[in-house]
Amino acid sequence: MSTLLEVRGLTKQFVKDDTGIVALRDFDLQVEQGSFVTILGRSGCGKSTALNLLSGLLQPTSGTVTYKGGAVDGPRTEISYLTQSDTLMPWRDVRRNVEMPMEISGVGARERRDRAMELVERVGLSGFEHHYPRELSGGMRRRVSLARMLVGNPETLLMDEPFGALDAQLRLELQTELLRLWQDSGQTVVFVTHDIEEALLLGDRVVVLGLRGRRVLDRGIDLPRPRDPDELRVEPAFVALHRQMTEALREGAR
Ligand SMILES: Nc1ncnc2c1ncn2[C@@H]1O[C@H](COP(=O)(O)OP(=O)(O)OP(=O)(O)O)[C@@H](O)[C@H]1O
Repeated sequence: MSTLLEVRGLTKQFVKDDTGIVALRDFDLQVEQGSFVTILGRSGCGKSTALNLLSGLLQPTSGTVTYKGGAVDGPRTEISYLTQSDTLMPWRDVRRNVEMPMEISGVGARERRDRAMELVERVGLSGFEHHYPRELSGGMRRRVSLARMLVGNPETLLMDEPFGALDAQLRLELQTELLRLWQDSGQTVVFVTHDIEEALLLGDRVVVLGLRGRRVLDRGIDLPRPRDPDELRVEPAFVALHRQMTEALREGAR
């Protein structure tokens, strides 16, 4: 596998009321093409900042981000980013929000509609196609954003806690759906979460971040796929990994 995304010495300092806040310090990461990397860390450790930098939305104070060997100095069409904040268009209904990436890439109206409807169904929102974002719950809006991301079939997906606001059952359904869509797609995913079980269920590799993005642990997850959470929870290998991640998160807080 070849390296698709490479981050070297990434540092981001924000200035607030004349005081510098280092959100990320000297962060290194290599992401192989076609892999699913989960970044696990507690609230405030710099995960969103890292993704903002990876996506090109934010410029680093120092360090570099390269994608296929070229510098990332702004958003790129091959990289789709699902941010924590809601970026749905309030004046468009669900279907037309999901159609957006296809409109930009010039897909015809009929195909756009069919593909949008398929994705709306996959995220469990059939019957809500003509609802506007203000008529949906927070979790439903997240699912529309997810459908909009997936419909564009991006080469690389950056996802910032996409399932955090969902109830447990729905989260499980969407995690399974995401894995199903990812498997054999060749897509590369960088997925941020604070949930150990989610990180282990999804990732080929888990990177645990401590304060200011310090890399506390970076290891491959060789649990066989497909991974069934109910079976996984009682697997000795999973239990051992879970314990290691818990310890790494604790270490990262020091
Ligand atoms: N625009 C900003 N201006 C000032 N400080 C910021 C800004 N963005 C982030 N920070 C600070 O940087 C640190 C890391 O924030 P970040 O949002 O990256 O963390 P996170 O790990 O994604 O947290 P969470 O899991 O709660 O979303 C925090 O201390 C935060 O207050």
